Amino acid sequence: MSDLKERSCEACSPNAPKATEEEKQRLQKDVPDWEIMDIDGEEQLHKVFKLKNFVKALEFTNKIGDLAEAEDHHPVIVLEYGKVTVSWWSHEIGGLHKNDFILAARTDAAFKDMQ
Ligand SMILES: C[C@H](O)[C@H](O)[C@H]1CNC2=NC(N)=NC(=O)C2=N1
Repeated sequence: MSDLKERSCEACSPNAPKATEEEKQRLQKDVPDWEIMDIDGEEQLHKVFKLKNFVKALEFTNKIGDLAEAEDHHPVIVLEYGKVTVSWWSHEIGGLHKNDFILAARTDAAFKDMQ
């Protein structure tokens, strides 16, 4: 399995290409726990993370915030007691770009670092 989280993100501009069906199938193999959901006609990568308590969930949320800011690519993060729900997609193109799979892989790595 390739190490998706090590690959660099491309800037997501309105002209950036959406991931093709073939690309999505291939990239999702590296982030198999992420579900592709259609929200109002736009595909998003979606995953729920369970943590020990609110403080741990907040710590994880901040780690995701740091990696989002570093890439200028931002997810929706829902923080609850012991639970963080993350959705990655590319607003500019209204769907999934390769970046979103890369950021999903980095989110998984940040979670693993906390275990
Ligand atoms: C100007 C700035 O780079 C853009 O608006 C960025 C900010 N963060 C973003 N985050 C995500 N997920 N998708 C975008 O299209 C996006 N665009």
